[in-house]
Amino acid sequence: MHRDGVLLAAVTAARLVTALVDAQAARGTASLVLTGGRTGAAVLEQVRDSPARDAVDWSRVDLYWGDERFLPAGHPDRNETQSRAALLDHVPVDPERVHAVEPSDGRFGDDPDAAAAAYAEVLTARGSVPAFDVLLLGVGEEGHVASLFPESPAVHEHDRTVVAVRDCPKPPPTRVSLTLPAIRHAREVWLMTTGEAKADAVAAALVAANEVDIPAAGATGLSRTLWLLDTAAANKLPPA
Ligand SMILES: O=C1O[C@H](COP(=O)(O)O)[C@@H](O)[C@H](O)[C@H]1O
Repeated sequence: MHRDGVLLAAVTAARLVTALVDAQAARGTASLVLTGGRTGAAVLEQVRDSPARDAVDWSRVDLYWGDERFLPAGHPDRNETQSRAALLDHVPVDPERVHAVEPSDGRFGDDPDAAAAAYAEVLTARGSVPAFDVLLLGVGEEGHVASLFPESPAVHEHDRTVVAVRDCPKPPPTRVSLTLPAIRHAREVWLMTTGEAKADAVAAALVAANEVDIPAAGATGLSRTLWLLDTAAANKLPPA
């Protein structure tokens, strides 16, 4: 647990650089699933501003998003737009390895189900859903991760890896999201959040809740599930 959000973002950025370097040393390439939200953007900005970022061969990183707000290309609220501004426009990524969700004015027009199905095909382009090296997630005040909101149809999805999500309680109402089964393909899942408003959700996810009530409770990695918190977000956890 870290003093505040700035320190948390800096520490997470340092961990991320190390994880990507280690993955490339072990397998030649690295795969990273990005998240939207304030903490996700703050971490990417810290990577951008760190001299250590040049230890990563960005041309050999496959980039995905855990969820996307279903909006026109370049819309400032798209997670892709924010990730590009925070980091991807500043490092030499290979455009062929940047796997964004289709926008609402893209190939499938205003059809989020088609965009979700296409993204599922992107994930399985090499046979099966990749064992992502690191999958980043923010956590919402009510415990959502990616665009999986409590008690929504998407959180009950057991078969599909990507779904369209409608009527979201947080704007915009229409999104595309990886499901919990897809998230659980990652080697490492890192849940990052800050601030007192997240403390109830964090405590519920870590102590008692099921994934339908608190989707963050179901976001686990194959080899590691890492919670990265500041003291305010952690302040309702029971004593260790
Ligand atoms: O809308 C979203 O919100 C969550 C959490 O965002 P935060 O600003 O509270 O950290 C984020 O993880 C998700 O990707 C995004 O689409």
